[in-house]
Amino acid sequence: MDEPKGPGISGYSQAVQNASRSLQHCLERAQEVVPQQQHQETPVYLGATAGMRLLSLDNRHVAMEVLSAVENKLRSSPFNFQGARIITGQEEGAYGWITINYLLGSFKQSGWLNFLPKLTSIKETVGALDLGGASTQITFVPEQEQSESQENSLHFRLYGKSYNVYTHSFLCYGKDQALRMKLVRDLQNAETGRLQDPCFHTGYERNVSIRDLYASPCTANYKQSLAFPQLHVVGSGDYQACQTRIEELFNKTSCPYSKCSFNGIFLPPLQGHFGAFSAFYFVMNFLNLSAESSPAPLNSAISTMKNFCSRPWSEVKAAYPQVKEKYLSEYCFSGTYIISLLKTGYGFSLETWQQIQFLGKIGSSDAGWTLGYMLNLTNMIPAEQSLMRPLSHAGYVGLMVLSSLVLVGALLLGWCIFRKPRCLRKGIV
Ligand SMILES: O=P(O)(O)OP(=O)(O)OP(=O)(O)OC[C@H]1O[C@@H](n2cnc3c(O)ncnc32)[C@H](O)[C@@H]1O
Repeated sequence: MDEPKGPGISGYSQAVQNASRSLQHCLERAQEVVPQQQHQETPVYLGATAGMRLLSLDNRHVAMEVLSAVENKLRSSPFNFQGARIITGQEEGAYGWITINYLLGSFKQSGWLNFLPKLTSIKETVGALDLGGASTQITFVPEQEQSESQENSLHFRLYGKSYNVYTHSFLCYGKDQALRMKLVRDLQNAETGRLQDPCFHTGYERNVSIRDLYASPCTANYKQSLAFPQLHVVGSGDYQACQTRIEELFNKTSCPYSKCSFNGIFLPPLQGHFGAFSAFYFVMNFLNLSAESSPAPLNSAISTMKNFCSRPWSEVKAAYPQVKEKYLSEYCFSGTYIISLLKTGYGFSLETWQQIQFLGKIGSSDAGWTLGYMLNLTNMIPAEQSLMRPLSHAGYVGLMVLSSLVLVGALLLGWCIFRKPRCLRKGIV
């Protein structure tokens, strides 16, 4: 892994080169998948998320440099490039919600049911929980239509139905930045460069550059001058202690609204089912806690985590030789973080936890914000529901039979009128 070199411009040129290389790889893959004759007419949009929002906060100039390098690359591709931009946290939340509800068919069905109000089994939309490396989003339709906080409120009109949606994006609460914030807090009480960390397995050790740790807007406020350039992290594998440290990241002391999640952010009462994707899924799937038919109850998720965190690193490493070491070493932290975020951060209870479904794909499509972004930019979701719905097969057959009967009746009538005037006299009409 490249050693990050801090916020200096030269330090970021490596990041620009890396971004450029991964983009090249994506483009090559897209050229294989999309038939050549459709390359020119295939629109390409690029949306950058929280990693770039953070970079932009830290150094706007460098963030723009990265974007323009990416733009140049896309412009020279055979596709119809439509533009690259950094999307806001609110957009990221909204597009994730649109994606999963589009794929689950929630919009169309509720729109259609508007015309059949007597049907009681109206399918509601599903809330979206997205966990990235740098930010996390929660988006759902609350029971109360009127929101206490306008900045968390979005209005959509899709397929003829209006939706008042709550959304919030917590910058710095993606799993990678959350780990940094935890380490920096732990460091505040450290007297030496050695830190015992319950969120890593016993026997696991890692060196973290102090400069890198503070080189993020998420940790910059905690910056202090330390006598050591490196932090030597030593795992002690203890779920309970890890959870206690993680929970310090959620400030629940003040709330200017009737209800908050954490850090004074408004959160209406949780409502309905939720789909949890991206890192929520990657981590819970690894831990076997994401079974789609019956997701593990909160209590068993906690016991799984207790057991997993307490396993020695040597054993974990031997059991999963195919898993990237960076991910494997952090599953104890990440799983504990997910439970704390959902339980302490958002207030999911033993009961409401059961309403969460961890989703990697819906059908063959990835659950995530990207499809929603594309659907929006290509105007593929109409605001109004077409009143003329295509007929079902049974409706079509019925209509054909009816028109045939009308036709036969009309012919009979014509025959009576013009050829057999007696019919009329006998009152056949
Ligand atoms: O910028 P933000 O909005 O935060 O989102 P992201 O681009 O980092 O979000 P992704 O959905 O790409 O990835 C989410 C995180 O999950 C990590 N990740 C990807 N695959 C994983 C796996 O198999 N196991 C564990 N973590 C994984 C990845 O490194 C990120 O930190």
